[in-house]
Amino acid sequence: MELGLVGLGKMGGNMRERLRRGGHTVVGFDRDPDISDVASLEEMVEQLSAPRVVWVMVPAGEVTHAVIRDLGELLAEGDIVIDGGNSRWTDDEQHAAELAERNIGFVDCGVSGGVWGLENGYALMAGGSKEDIAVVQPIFDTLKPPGEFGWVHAGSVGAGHLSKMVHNGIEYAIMQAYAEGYELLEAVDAVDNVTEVFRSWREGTVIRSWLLDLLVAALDETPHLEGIRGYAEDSGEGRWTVEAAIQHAVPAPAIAASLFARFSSRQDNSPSMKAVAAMRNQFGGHAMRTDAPPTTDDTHD
Ligand SMILES: NC(=O)C1=CN([C@@H]2O[C@H](COP(=O)(O)OP(=O)(O)OC[C@H]3O[C@@H](n4cnc5c(N)ncnc54)[C@H](O)[C@@H]3O)[C@@H](O)[C@H]2O)C=CC1
Ligand SMILES: O=C(CO)[C@H](O)[C@H](O)COP(=O)(O)O
Repeated sequence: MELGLVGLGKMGGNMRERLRRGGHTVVGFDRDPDISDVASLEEMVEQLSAPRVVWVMVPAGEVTHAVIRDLGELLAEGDIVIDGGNSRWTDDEQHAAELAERNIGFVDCGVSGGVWGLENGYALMAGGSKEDIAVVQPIFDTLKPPGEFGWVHAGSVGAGHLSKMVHNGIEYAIMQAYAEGYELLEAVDAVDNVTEVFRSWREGTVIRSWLLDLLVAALDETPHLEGIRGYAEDSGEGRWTVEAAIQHAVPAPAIAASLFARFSSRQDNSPSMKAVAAMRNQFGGHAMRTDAPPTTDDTHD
């Protein structure tokens, strides 16, 4: 089928390629003219025949709001917009309502698989009406992994992004556990080769997983993670997971701790630990270190 695809970065670019390999006609638009098929969103819409389906794969938040708003003005009754970015699930209702004013359908679709999706397929978690999902099903069938699993119609609008949000919260916690295990094995310094221990876990163990495979791949490239700064960004999903857990009084200590560990990673000299050191000094006369923290190069290389 025909598809308009907005956003041709790390995800959208590979999705365009996978869809074309699967026999679909994709008209891609990106604000970067070097990777775009067309010069404007208007031109992309003009090249599609009705009923048009447009997949949005741009950064979540303001950029996604703006693209969906613009599409609402360019598309017409019977067309469908799919938001495949990591949008906050609570934004979906508003996007669906804006488009519904012009009888344009909306599907939210959490996507997992990263840059590997081109070859392995993308796991898809969709929210929307049965009717809209049926129209876009051929696109899902090509993007999804070849096996039995890897795609779900999770529920009505919002359910896809809610599922992806929780997926990413779990992703944070799993990564944090592997990372702590890595640091501990390195610190104890009793195994000959930490990478080989992790590699051995890839088969047969209770903790084998794709994230473990990826950590081994990273350790193969840099056995002691040399040159990588111990600094981790986050792009929202972990925070929203913790906020939802608080809102629903669901205990989520592992996910919350893994989110806060990322915040800690961004501090060279922790203000809270300065306060702890100062209080220990006040009550117990315990010595405080007043030397400047090591430079970034000393710490991380
Ligand atoms: N990288 C990943 O592993 C995954 C990313 N996502 C989500 O997919 C979306 C895209 O992510 P990436 O491809 O990694 O980001 P990216 O930064 O590589 O690509 C985003 C693309 O959108 C384009 N763009 C930005 N504003 C635009 C506009 N107004 N009109 C047209 N194009 C515009 C940029 O030029 C860029 O090419 C995000 O919502 C992200 O959270 C979802 C699953 C996995
Ligand atoms: O959705 C993803 C993987 O499943 C993206 O890679 C996302 O960017 C990961 O989240 P964060 O940037 O917060 O680490």
